[in-house]
Amino acid sequence: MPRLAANLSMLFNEHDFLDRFAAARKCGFEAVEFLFPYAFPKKEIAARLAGSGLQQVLFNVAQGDWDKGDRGIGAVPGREAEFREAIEIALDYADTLDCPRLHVMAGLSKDGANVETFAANLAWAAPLAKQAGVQLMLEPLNAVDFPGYVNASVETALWLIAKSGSDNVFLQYDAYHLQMSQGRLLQTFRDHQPIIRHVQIAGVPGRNEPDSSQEINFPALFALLDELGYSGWVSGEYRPRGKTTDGLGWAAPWGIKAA
Ligand SMILES: O=C(O)[C@@H](O)C(=O)CO
Ligand SMILES: [Mg+2]
Repeated sequence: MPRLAANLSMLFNEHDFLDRFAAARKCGFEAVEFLFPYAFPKKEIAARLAGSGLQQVLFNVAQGDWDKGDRGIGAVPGREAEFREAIEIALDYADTLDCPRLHVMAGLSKDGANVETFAANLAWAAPLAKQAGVQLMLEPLNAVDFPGYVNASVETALWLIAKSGSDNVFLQYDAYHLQMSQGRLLQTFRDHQPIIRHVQIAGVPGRNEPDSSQEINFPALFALLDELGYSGWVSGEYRPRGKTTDGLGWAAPWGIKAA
């Protein structure tokens, strides 16, 4: 049975960000993730988590300036100081939010982003995160939505994990991105399960609800997670077609309901 989390950057966006925590809990979620918390005081977010009885399971290290086209800075040469500062801020938020995982984004090749720079930055960040009890996550993102993104394949993520020289860098398995870029979802999970520490789901195409109207066989994926004893979180990271609560039917078997 998957342990379901809600991505609050995408779900419950009928509400202001800080009100999404209570909305998710009301529907039965016990855990949440989001992309970036930095526009909000960490203590305010911690209060919303505690007030709702929710666990924070993942968020992202700051990615640079989205409006100027940044999609992470971990692999961008010349921005190492900014990267280190972003890691320190993220670890500070993670401490307050009691969050055990941080996704580190790479950046785009048009900005010179490259795997060697990313590996060196990860080698610096991973021991620091480990000391703080936080795992660093690498998520391959598909080239349709993120053209030029440097960490675009499982093979690249595996190379980075090895090159980081640390046992504190893991794979974030986003079924949506993997289906968009390569397919072979079940075999990929089977092959790399020991280093997969977080799963995200959405339908393909459209990145909407992970239900039976789209092309991924989620029942088979969930069955595999059970078979292999995956004990991490599975987060709904999708764009609801309409109201979030109207599209929660896919999660009903696990106690999530419209409320
Ligand atoms: O899949 C995604 O888009 C996210 O998990 C992410 O961190 C990058 O936007
Ligand atoms: Mg994702």
